[in-house]
Amino acid sequence: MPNNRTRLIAGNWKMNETYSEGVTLAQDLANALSDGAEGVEVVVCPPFVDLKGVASVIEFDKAPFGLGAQDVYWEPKGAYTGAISTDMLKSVGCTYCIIGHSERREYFHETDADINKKMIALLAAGLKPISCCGESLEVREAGQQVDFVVGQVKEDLAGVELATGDELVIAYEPIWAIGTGKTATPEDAQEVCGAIRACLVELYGEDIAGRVRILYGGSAKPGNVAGFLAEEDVDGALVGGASLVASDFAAMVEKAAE
Ligand SMILES: O=C(CO)COP(=O)(O)O
Repeated sequence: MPNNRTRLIAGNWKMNETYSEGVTLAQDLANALSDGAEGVEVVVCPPFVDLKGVASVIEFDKAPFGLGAQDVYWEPKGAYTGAISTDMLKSVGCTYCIIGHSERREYFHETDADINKKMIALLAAGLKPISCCGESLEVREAGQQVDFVVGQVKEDLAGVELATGDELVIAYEPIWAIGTGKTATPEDAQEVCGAIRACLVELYGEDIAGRVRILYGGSAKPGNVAGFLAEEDVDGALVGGASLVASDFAAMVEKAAE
């Protein structure tokens, strides 16, 4: 079934690239994308300290460009040492923010209740969450991936109102496929992304659910991204390792434009 969702290719740089390295990578990416990417939204999510530098060098002529952070804290300001607020992200040009990445859940003990607070704070500030979900290998081997991921999505969206659906992106990233070189098959991705969409229909109705972008993430590369994008409920990719190589990331954007 055709849909009107604009494809989105987002790069999660994770904890890579110093300020000067980040500016160089952003410049390389801008050069690599100077000829194309029409109709695809491209979002780059560098570490906090690189955000301003990246924003100062990227000018996309043909593709709408979004700058995203990799995390946020839900309180507006105050004595929260090390934390970054929504206003701070907006002040350096962010329009997107990743929340709930499995690495933050694992290494920083983030819970779905935390992610829900971040989601509410971002939406209230007019920033678009890229909200991550995904199952471990253990859950996948038990065949419980759909129930597990839909459960995460429901908790992350508890009490959240959406105006149109355009303001939310959900990234399905099976943990066992992140940075391992093991990818889910396009059918695996569709099974879970389709279930996420069905959950959104239940929560928000067809119109809003039909506008939320759902991305696949986990060892996505130029050679496999087209297979994921061909699936009905996969609207783009959240890219880790391959987003650190400008030519690879640009190649993925080009595939999404085809
Ligand atoms: O975690 C990811 C993006 O957020 C995926 O990382 P890789 O593309 O390196 O597997």
